[in-house]
Amino acid sequence: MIASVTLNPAVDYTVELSESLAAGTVARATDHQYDAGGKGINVSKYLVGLDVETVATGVAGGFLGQYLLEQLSAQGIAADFVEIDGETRLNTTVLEPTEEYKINQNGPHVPAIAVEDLVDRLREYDPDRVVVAGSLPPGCNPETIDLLAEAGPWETVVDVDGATLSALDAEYALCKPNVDELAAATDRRIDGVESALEAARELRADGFDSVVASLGGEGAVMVTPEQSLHAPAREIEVVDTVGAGDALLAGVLASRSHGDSDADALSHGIAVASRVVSVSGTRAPSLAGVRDDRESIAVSAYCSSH
Ligand SMILES: O=P(O)(O)OC[C@@]1(O)O[C@H](CO)[C@@H](O)[C@@H]1O
Repeated sequence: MIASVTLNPAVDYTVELSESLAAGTVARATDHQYDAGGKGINVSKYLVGLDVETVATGVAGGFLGQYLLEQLSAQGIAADFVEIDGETRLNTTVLEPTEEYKINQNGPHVPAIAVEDLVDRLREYDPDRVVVAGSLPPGCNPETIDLLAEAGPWETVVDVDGATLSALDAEYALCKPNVDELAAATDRRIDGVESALEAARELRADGFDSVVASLGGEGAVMVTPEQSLHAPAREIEVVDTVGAGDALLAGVLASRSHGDSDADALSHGIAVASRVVSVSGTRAPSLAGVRDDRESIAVSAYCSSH
């Protein structure tokens, strides 16, 4: 089973406008929705759709924390969150006809005692893998993630920002930076697949057994001890990109837990991400038949000197 950890969850508020925002005028929304979000929670939501046993854990508080837990329960997503005094954040996505804006709050302070409680709960689930994903709220730091990684016999996967990635000291099974996080973690300029692969190889040497990096419109790369792979993005109509990286990660992890090859895991990740970007917000789309979508994704293998 895969346990996700979201130290800084959010209610994702997605609002759609039929015209671009203009200063001094009132924008009228044509649609809106609220989703239980935060990167680890999203990974668990998508894993459920992929029939992988998972529990979403983390810390939550206040009326938004309560709403988030109710949403997860209504969607049949197993969740176990430590309650804190602070208020879980509201993150906003504004979808204009041609642009997408994202505003994320910092989140509430998380006391050390809440992290200790979380570790105890994680141990009770005895997961094979723990996925720690999303930003660090006030009160947490990279050592918090190292602590979670070293608290049990599980493999740990991380999806955190570039500076946090560079500061981690424990051993990790996999990390999933986006292109900016990969550039920040390696201090390299990334302008295409080959430079992304080079950077991912460098990051591997820093304590990450595998690196999966999302490259937006250029798809994703995966570097493992055995190989370096690239899969292109699918050509589909994108509604919004929020949750795409979480979906890529969920797809890769689900495929790996079924014993698939690295190439199949990468194309599965791309296929799941394509489904997620074709719906608004971070709700889980139908993932029925998503394994078949892999057929149209040609994965290329690169040799390390390439
Ligand atoms: O502020 P963070 O923790 O980096 O990211 C949080 C977030 O933007 O990530 C998810 C999409 O990946 C959303 O559900 C959520 O609002």
